[in-house]
Amino acid sequence: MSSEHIRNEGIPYSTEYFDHININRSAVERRASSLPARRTVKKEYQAAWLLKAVNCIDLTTLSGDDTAGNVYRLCQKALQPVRQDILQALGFEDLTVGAVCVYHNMISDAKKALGSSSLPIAAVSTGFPAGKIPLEQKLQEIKASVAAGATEIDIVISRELVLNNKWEELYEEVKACREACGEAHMKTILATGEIPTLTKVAKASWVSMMAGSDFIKTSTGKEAVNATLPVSLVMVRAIREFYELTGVKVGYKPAGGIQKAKQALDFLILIKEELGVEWLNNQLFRFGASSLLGDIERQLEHYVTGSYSASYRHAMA
Ligand SMILES: O=C[C@H](O)COP(=O)(O)O
Repeated sequence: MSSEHIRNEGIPYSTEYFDHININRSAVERRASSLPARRTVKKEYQAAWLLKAVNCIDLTTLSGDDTAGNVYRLCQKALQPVRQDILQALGFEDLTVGAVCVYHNMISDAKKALGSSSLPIAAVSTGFPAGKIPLEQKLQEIKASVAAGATEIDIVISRELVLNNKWEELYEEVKACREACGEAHMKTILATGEIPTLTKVAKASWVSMMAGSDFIKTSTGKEAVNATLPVSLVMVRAIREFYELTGVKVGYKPAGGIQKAKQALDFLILIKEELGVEWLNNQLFRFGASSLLGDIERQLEHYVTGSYSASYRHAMA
């Protein structure tokens, strides 16, 4: 994220903004299921949309067996996510992903691998993925990642605060994390697969934005249910309402389980329909994905050459 991007400074805590929220799940599901069907992207625009999707990926590796070697390969892929001949055939010169996303321990390897490039490094933090560590430790972890070179911090919220309607405590927790981030942009992961109702998803979105999150993000990729369109619809509508109230644009990051180009297009259509094209850039929209790029590259190759290559040729990410 470039430094000229306007941060969300947050607003004082008040229940008046979210107390009344009551989401009708079936209406949301109906609207979400109508989106991809009604608004298919025309074939001639598909390649451009897919390139846009690539530019919005937080190319992620979050595995226990991450090594300097696979982080190096991830970073090379992040700097040149689409083969040069395919890019040129589509009339593009340079294209990178939005950022790389790694565990704290891998930040220095990512930094080395990215060299002089300004591609942002995002670090997952605050006891990712479960968040079951004391707040003080969470804040130390954030500060350590910023000191190590992460310019984006993906925090997880304490789900029990949502489950027990402890909204003010959630606000204070997220606000403290935001302060610990300093200049680093903060993405707040709600872990929506562990939040039982869409009403609570909407309220958690509001509280996270009120506390100063620069992005709200669905999932860690480790919950049983990750990014879905209905949850996204609820979260982006909260973003829209927060913008109408404050004039501040908060970003959106669906993450987890997004592996196919077609899914990526569905999310882009949702953003265009609900927030408008001004949100369709990597300052305000990211995909959290470890294995989406391969399918997008395959689809782009098909667009250019008319035939598909074997998926192992696009093995990384
Ligand atoms: O934030 C990113 C997610 O952890 C990636 O999840 P994924 O491995 O299902 O793509």
